[in-house]
Amino acid sequence: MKIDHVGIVVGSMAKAIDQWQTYFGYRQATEPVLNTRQKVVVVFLEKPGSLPVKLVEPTGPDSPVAAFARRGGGLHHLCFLCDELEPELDRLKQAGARVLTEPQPGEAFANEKIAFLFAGQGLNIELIDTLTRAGRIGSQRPVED
Ligand SMILES: C[C@@H](C(=O)O)C(=O)SCCNC(=O)CCNC(=O)[C@H](O)C(C)(C)COP(=O)(O)OP(=O)(O)OC[C@H]1O[C@@H](n2cnc3c(N)ncnc32)[C@H](O)[C@@H]1OP(=O)(O)O
Repeated sequence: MKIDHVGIVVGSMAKAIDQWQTYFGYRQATEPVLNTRQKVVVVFLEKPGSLPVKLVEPTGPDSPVAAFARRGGGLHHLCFLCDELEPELDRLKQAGARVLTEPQPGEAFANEKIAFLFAGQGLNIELIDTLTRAGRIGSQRPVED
């Protein structure tokens, strides 16, 4: 597995984009994408040689990240790419990780298969199935319902 990005929950997307640009020199790599299943809007930020950052803004109070945003937001998850999601998830379960969301096609961008799990040390981990990966993050498109 390889680290793909870090997910940051934000209360205001516009403000967060501006701050990451001003403070750390990250540029906006994707337009805001609405994910109606996850009830979030997502923007990827990039900086050459640095880990990509995914800003995640809740669309309303029923979003899985709404409470997190209300508490001020911040570091929410670390995302790994893996070759095949289900076997990897089985291995992690056997090893003691607690799976939050089981993989379903179409949960993330461009029908990527993803899962979330708690991995100890307060870590919330997202896994993306490489085979379903959309490719370059700049090519991501909205999820169809
Ligand atoms: C679009 C997409 C993409 O990749 O393309 C995305 O980014 S999707 C991004 C949006 N979707 C997701 O993040 C889906 C998975 N995430 C979630 O469900 C949520 O954001 C949580 C991670 C659970 C955090 O939500 P919230 O702040 O409301 O939780 P909470 O503090 O009330 O905690 C709920 C339960 O989870 C536990 N809990 C929370 N964070 C934990 C952590 N890091 N490690 C271990 N346990 C943890 C709490 O102790 C509690 O357990 P007890 O209940 O036992 O007391």
